[in-house]
Amino acid sequence: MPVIHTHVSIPTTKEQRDTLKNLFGQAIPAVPGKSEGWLMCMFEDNVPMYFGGDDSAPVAYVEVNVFGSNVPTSAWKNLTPQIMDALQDTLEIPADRTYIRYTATPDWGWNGSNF
Ligand SMILES: O=C(O)c1cc2cc(O)c(O)cc2[nH]1
Repeated sequence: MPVIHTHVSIPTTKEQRDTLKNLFGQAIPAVPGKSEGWLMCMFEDNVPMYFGGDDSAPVAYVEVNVFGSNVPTSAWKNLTPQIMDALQDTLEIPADRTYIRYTATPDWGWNGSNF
């Protein structure tokens, strides 16, 4: 049950969101047991965002949430360049203006109950 929640300061097109969704779907198997088949992608664009006190250039903040615990640090490290490359290539948001927060939780609801 992964969720990739992407916030960006710039507008996006459906084509760009579809491209990111596809790239994130290719990347998520970096986390053991996760696949595109369970991946939810959320996009928020045009978000007022500052980085280092500066809102004059594009910014991104991405939250990656998965059901589970003890995700190896190497899995998160594998995802970072894939997500940042996707944002750079698709939206021209530079990696040095992007943060990613990774979270794994054993408390996850779906289809009327919790896993
Ligand atoms: O993506 C996951 O973390 C995931 C999907 C999935 C489906 C399922 O039926 C389970 O019992 C666990 C589970 N985890």
